[in-house]
Amino acid sequence: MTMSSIKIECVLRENCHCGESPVWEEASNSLLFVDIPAKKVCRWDSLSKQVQRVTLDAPVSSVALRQSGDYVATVGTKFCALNWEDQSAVVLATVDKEKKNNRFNDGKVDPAGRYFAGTMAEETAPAVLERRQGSLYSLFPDHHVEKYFDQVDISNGLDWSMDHKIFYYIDSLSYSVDAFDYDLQTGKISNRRSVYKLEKEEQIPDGMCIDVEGKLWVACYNGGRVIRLDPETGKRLQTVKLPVDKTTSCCFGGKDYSEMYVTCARDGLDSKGLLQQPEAGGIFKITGLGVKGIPPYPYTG
Ligand SMILES: O=C(O)[C@H](O)[C@@H](O)[C@H](O)[C@H](O)CO
Ligand SMILES: [Zn+2]
Repeated sequence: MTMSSIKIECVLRENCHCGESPVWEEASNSLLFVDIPAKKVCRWDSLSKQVQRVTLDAPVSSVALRQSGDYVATVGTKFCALNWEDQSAVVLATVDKEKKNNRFNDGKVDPAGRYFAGTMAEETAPAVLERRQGSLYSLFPDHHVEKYFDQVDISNGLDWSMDHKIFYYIDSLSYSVDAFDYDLQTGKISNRRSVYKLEKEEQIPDGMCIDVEGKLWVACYNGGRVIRLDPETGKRLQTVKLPVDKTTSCCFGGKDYSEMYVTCARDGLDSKGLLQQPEAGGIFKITGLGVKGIPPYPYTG
């Protein structure tokens, strides 16, 4: 008989305004993540517990590994290459040029090395924004950009099925986790459908990752939890609550990708909330889930 003994620990009190886009970098035993409004990319070394930070000149909403070394990131409305050593960002492509109030939000690399990321109007308060201003894009390895669809409210979590035939996607204000058929060869998506509708107490779906069993883990903003979903049956399999309300995203990492890392936000909490949740904006590690994740795919351009 196996006993589940889930442990949740704040491993870094970073006080992120809005922590997002956790990515495990196996080569450095580190967790990368961003603080969007602080315009920061952080790299936390899980062995030394030290953090390195790079500050950019616009909100940075996602970061990803790059096959040739270093990283790529979405900064403002630009896909950028990030040089960690000299802290510079080189623009690879710009989107939404006519939408001055837009910025990128969540992004992730597909199994073929394309960098997917969507946009949204800038928020005046968490989840308060001009609606339907966002679009979903991907940056191909040759640096050209393809647009998939527009009319997005808050482009958020994304991942691909283990067989690479399905693309999962969250537009937060739809309160739905959606699936598309995915053509890995061309990067094209089709046949959108909902695989899970959030329940009221689960609040707003935000970042997402898949585990080796093909189940989806969704961070619930304002819900203080991550939920595990079976996209085939549409059922929730598990709820893991955290001691902070504004959980934003999750990824697997650590030894054999057996640990889960969760980001969260401080922004949107009042002074009482901040007193009750002193670890808000920190990085959480969940162990004992009994399921592993998969390594992040690097951008191949
Ligand atoms: O983290 C993100 O994805 C957005 O940039 C955030 O602003 C929140 O998610 C949003 O406010 C709630 O949906
Ligand atoms: Zn998000």
